[in-house]
Amino acid sequence: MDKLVIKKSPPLSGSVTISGAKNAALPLLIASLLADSTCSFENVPALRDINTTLLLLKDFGASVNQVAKNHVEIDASQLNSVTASYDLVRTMRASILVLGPLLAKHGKANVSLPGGCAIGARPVNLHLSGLEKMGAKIEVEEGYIRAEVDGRLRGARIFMDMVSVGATENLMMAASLADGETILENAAREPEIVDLANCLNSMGAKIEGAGNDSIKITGVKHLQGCHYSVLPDRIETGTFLVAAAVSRGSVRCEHAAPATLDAVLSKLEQAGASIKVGEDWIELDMEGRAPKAVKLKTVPHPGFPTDMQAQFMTLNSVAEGSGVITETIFENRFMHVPELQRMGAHIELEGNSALSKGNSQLTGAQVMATDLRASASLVIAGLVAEGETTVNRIYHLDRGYEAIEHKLSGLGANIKRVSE
Ligand SMILES: CC(=O)N[C@H]1[C@@H](OP(=O)(O)OP(=O)(O)OC[C@H]2O[C@@H](n3ccc(=O)[nH]c3=O)[C@H](O)[C@@H]2O)O[C@H](CO)[C@@H](O)[C@@H]1O
Ligand SMILES: C=C(OP(=O)(O)O)C(=O)O
Repeated sequence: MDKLVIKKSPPLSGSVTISGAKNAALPLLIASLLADSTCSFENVPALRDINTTLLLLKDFGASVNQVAKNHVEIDASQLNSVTASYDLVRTMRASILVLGPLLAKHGKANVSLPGGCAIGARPVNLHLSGLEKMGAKIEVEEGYIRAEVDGRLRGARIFMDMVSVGATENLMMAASLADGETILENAAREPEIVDLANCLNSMGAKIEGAGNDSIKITGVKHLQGCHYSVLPDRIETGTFLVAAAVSRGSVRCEHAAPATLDAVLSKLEQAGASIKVGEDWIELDMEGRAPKAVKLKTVPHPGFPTDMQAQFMTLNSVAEGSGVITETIFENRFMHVPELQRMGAHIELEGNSALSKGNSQLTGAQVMATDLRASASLVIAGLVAEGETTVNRIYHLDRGYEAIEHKLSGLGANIKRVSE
């Protein structure tokens, strides 16, 4: 398995091009299941999760044409299977998003239950109860969700008692081809939801209010193909900005979407960064200063994203002063803390809060992470740790960061991939 070897590096400097967002691209590719003709997507990041999604679509019988590295065409108008097998689903939780589209278009779906994962239990009850409210009959047997509907799904008023990105996306896609009107209450407001709604509307859907907590979807009988460019990745952007801040450097992110990063940019300013933004770029400059520790709490958008929590844990570890990070979205998302402690970070865990004493001098070590953003936090730590850090099992990083070692090398980092 590949690993990344990182040596203490100079302050990051230069510019980096941001890829399309993993969390936008996954539901967009899956939305092609709803269309009667070819969907063409550009700015699709070259990631392991994207490959898994394309395999899943091919497994259903869709035809997939990789036009260029970041451009893919999908024709899912004719399928020969509606079963998403455990082998594919187990490596990517977003696979659950095929449930709504398959049920809405083909009246039937069998999707393996995604199972537990490193950051928490991640149940799918909201996806299932929402679809049941729309008329689906759902049973869970032998590890599979078996769902079917007599005729078409029916529009419904659905209140979700937790804010869920995935459930909002699944139900929005299902409702697009349902009979009548669906109202999703307490919907997630993430930019990726808005991107999905824009794409579905370009396919002929009637969705209003995406980006607010109440979304109205008027079902239509057919959706056609589309030509759509994926939103830039706000989490990848934030990761490079934090890496720059931790290294006391100066970095410009190109092809970014600054409006999706308000909460992250605000925390970086509190950490002492000087930030400038344009329409599609962000510049961060530490002017040689060490970052200051921040206090933050993860909450649904537009608040501070849980997917940036681990990276800020590294920032707080090396920053001046003490800081506190509270995780409220996932019950087990501090897996990076013991690894950072092994590198010399002074962090204490108290329930769902992590208190950092700051000013830690990190030293290189062999580390390993069991989730994507945890791995990113260790890569950032490796940039400023004395000596050499080896981040093992980078399978997770490859799920969510396109060519991370090349992008970081371009900013002056001393990092290389070693294949075994
Ligand atoms: C592919 C993708 O877009 N992944 C993102 C998505 O994951 P995902 O869509 O899986 O996350 P959710 O927003 O659904 O999860 C939020 C919380 O709701 C809970 N929950 C969710 C569904 C459900 O049926 N029941 C339930 O209790 C979860 O366990 C979690 O505690 O949003 C998360 C929260 O911003 C991000 O960290 C992930 O990067
Ligand atoms: C948790 C994440 O992704 P996923 O929902 O795909 O596991 C993430 O992107 O940080």
